[in-house]
Amino acid sequence: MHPGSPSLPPLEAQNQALRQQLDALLREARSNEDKMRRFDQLEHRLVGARSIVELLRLLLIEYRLAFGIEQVSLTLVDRELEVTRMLDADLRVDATLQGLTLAQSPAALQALYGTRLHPWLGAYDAPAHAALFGGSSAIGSVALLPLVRHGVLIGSLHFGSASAERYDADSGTHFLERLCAIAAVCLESALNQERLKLAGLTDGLTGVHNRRYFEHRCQVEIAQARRYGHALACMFLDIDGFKRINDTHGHQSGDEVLRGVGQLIHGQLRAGDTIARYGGEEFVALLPQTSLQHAGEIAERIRAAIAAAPLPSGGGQTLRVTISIGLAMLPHDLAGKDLARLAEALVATADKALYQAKNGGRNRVEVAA
Ligand SMILES: Nc1nc2c(ncn2[C@@H]2O[C@H](COP(=O)(O)OP(=O)(O)OP(=O)(O)O)[C@@H](O)[C@H]2O)c(=O)[nH]1
Repeated sequence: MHPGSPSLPPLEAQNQALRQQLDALLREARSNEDKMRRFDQLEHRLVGARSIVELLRLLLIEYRLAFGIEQVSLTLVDRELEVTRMLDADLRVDATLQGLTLAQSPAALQALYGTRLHPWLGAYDAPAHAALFGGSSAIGSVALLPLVRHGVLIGSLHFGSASAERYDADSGTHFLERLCAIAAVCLESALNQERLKLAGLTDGLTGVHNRRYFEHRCQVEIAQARRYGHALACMFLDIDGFKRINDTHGHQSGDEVLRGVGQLIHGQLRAGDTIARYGGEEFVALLPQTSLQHAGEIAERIRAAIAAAPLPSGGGQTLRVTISIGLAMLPHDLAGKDLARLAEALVATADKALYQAKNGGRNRVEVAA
C-alpha cells in the first residue's frame, strides 16, 4: 500500500467478502431452485387431482407442509349453495377440510382486494384478517391470493406466517400469481367434474336425486351412523291415488304434480338429508342424526305440507294430492353386517311401514314396528 492512498482492505479480506457474497447468492439460487421444484411438484399434483376433495386437501394441507406456512385457509364463493351440497358429507366427517369456508356472497373477499384482483402481501392486521384464519392470533404476515376466473372472484387462498417478515409488500409475487391462476383453473374444472357426476345422479323430471345416488348415499350414511353411533331415519313416501291423477288430468299434469311433490319434500328437509325419487310416484329420504321422535315429526310435517299445498298441474291449474309415508330407523345392532344388505333392509322396512300407511287409509305416517 502506498503512503497517502485511500486505505483499501487487504486483497485477502476483499476476496473473502466477495466469496461470502457469492455464497449467499448461490444459497439463494439453490433455495429458489428448491422452492421452484416444490412448487412444480405441487402444481403437477393440483392439475392431476381426481376430485374436488383431493384438490382442497392439496391446497389446504400440502402447501402448508411443503413451505412451512403456519396457517392456510381457503374461501370459495358459493352463491347457490351448490358446493355446500356437493361437499356436505365430506365437510361433516373430514377434519382436513377445516380451513375451508363457503361464502354465499363474495362481498367480504371483494373488500380484501378492492378492484385490483391481485395477490396482497403484508403485515397481519387482526380486524381485517382474523376471520380468514379462524381468529388465530399467532400470525405475523399474510399472503392473500385471489382466485379469479373470467374476471370473476371465485375464491381466495390465504397463507398466514408466524414471521412478520415473510410476506411483505415488496416481495416478488411471481410464484404466488402463478399459484392463483393454476388453483383457480383446477378448482373450476374439479367443480365442473363434480357437476357432471351429479347430473348422472339426478332425476331428470323432479330435480331431486335418483335411485342410483340414493343407493350409494344410503350405504355412506349407514357407515357413518355405525362409526359414530348416530341415529339414521329412512322414509318411504308415495303419492296417494296417483294413477287416478294421470287418468283424470293426463300424464303431463301427473308429471307436474310429481315435480311439485319432490320440491315440497326437499323444502322440508335439512341440507344434510337426502331426498331421491325411487321410481314412479315413490320418493325416499334419509335423515342422518335424527331420532325416531324427530323423524316422526318431520314426516308428519311433510304429509301436512303436501295435503295443504295446491300443486301446479300445468296450464295455470292446481291440484291437491296426499301422500303416505313409511318411517324406519336403522337398527342398533350393526356389527359385522354388510352395508349393501343393511341398506336394502332399511328401505324394505320403511316400504313395509308405507304399506301399512296405505292399508290404514292413506294420507298418514306409519312407523315400522
Ligand atoms: N305422470 C307420471 N306418472 C307416472 C310416472 N311414473 C309412474 N307413474 C304412474 O304412477 C301410477 C302409480 O299407480 P299405482 O302404483 O297404482 O298407485 P296409486 O294410484 O298412486 O295408488 P296408491 O299408491 O295405492 O295410493 C301409475 O299409473 C304410473 O303410470 C311418471 O314419471 N309420470
